[in-house]
Amino acid sequence: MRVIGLMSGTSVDGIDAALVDISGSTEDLQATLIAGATYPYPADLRDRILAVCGGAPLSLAELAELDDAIATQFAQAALKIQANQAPAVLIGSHGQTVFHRPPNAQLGYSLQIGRGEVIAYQTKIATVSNFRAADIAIGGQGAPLVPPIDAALLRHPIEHRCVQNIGGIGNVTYLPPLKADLPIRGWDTGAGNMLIDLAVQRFSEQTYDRDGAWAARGTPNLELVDRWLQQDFFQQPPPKSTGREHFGAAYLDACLADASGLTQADILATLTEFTAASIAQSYQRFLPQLPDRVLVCGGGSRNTYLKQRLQFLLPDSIICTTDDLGLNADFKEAIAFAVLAYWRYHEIPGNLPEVTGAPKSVLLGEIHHVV
Ligand SMILES: Nc1ncnc2c1ncn2[C@@H]1O[C@H](COP(=O)(O)OP(=O)(O)OP(=O)(O)O)[C@@H](O)[C@H]1O
Ligand SMILES: CC(=O)N[C@H]1[C@@H]2OC[C@@H](O2)[C@@H](O)[C@@H]1O[C@H](C)C(=O)O
Repeated sequence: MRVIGLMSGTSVDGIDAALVDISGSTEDLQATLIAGATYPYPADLRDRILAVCGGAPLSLAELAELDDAIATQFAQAALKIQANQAPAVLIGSHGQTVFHRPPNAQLGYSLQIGRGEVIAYQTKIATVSNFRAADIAIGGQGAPLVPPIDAALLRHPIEHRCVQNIGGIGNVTYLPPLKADLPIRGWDTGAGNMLIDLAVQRFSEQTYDRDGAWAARGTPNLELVDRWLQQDFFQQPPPKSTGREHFGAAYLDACLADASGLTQADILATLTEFTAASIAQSYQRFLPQLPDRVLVCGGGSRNTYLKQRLQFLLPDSIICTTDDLGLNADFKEAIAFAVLAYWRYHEIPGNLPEVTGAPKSVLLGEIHHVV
């Protein structure tokens, strides 16, 4: 079955679209990427999204307008990725997260906008959207949702593996060997590229630290990294999830205040070390054993310096990318939302309770048929 997966993550850099050929169900799942492309948001739309994510007030009328501006961009991305291809029968659209509050004393709340009804109408393709809501309604985190897809596609007979996404936020899937009697685990590890990107934007006209070259010229301040890692989020055992609400501009301000007196290169090296150490330390704390192999994906998989620091902190693990195993590191999340839509269509539950903390597996997403 041909399915289009659409995803825009916490970096808000644009829409990843993946046209995927999917068969099987869970353990025998096959997902082959036919085409993948990223369609950047128009600059003014990106600015509006980032303002909302940063807590700027928005009237309901403005929210409605933003919702449909995003839905239109997503619909166009779907139409472009399947131009000159055999048509897809289904779209799985994650939408754009603009607010994420993990459950605490109350239920969580997570808002992804770019409504699926509009995408279905504009593309004439049935669309599944709003994937996080059902898990959250029964008490789960609603995130991360990708671990069951990682499990279906990347589990190994004898290796302990971690699949580490490094997007704006980092998140891990731990995959015990197939025959081991151990649960799959997964959680958000903290900031991925988010603080590095924000700092680069403060210091320059650039938007990110390409290949980590700027950070590589500095020296990390390990005392600061250790101090930041004492914070509650890193102590808290999984299930856990986070977002720009926690690791956004105000968080960077606090880091910069701590780091006053350091050079810009040293600050970037320290923020990069913080990301690498938050990942490594969470494995040491929360996994039954350290992974034999870490499969990195997301934009951070292109940051050579970050990967070197991760290798330094996890000397006994092989650090590589999902590309090395034939699963595209840039489009893995978009592929995952194509699979989640396919599972919803075939009425296969999508969440892993041991990851999200939900009390049971449920169908994820709402199907919007073509009318
Ligand atoms: N060559 C590169 N060198 C360093 N960093 C890079 C490179 N290419 C991409 N990145 C980083 O990857 C980020 C985008 O990553 P990605 O698209 O995986 O994030 P996202 O999907 O929006 O986030 P999330 O997974 O949290 O939802 C960029 O903002 C940048 O920081
Ligand atoms: C609320 C939200 O959009 N969360 C994202 C974010 O980006 C990375 C991390 O935080 C992860 O938990 C999640 O996305 C991926 C796709 C997931 O659900 O697995």
